[in-house]
Amino acid sequence: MAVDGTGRARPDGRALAEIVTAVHERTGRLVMADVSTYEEGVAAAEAGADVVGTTLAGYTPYSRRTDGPDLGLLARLAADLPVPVVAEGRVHTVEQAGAAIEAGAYAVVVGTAITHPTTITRWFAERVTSTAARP
Ligand SMILES: CC(=O)N[C@H](C=O)[C@@H](O)[C@H](O)[C@H](O)COP(=O)(O)O
Repeated sequence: MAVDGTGRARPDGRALAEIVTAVHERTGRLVMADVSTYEEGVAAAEAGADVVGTTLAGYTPYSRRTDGPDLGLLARLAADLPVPVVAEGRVHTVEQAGAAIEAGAYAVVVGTAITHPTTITRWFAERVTSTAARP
């Protein structure tokens, strides 16, 4: 089960460790903590998350938003955490997916690039239009 693993306050005020324990006890499922920074990843692993995902990198006001996946963040987390790290968020090309694995990702989640035809169409249209406009 994927949960928000950022340091932001939860609506119910509970700590991440409480959520992780509750999911484990009630469902026996693994918990993936979606984080946005290195510090959140470390804290999520300490809180008992079974997997850490870079899902929210660039989606919190205080995290860096890279063009594609944040490979620097991914590499640091993969090197330091005792749990698998999943690359998720803005993986739009096969090259980015490969780079994520090279950076140490246990697995790669691809969303928009395989599920959202209108966005994919816009990527193609923008590239074609901007290239055609070059002198
Ligand atoms: C930030 C957030 O809420 N991301 C969500 C995660 O559950 C999804 O909307 C994304 O599609 C998913 O993470 C995959 O990312 P991308 O669609 O960029 O490949």
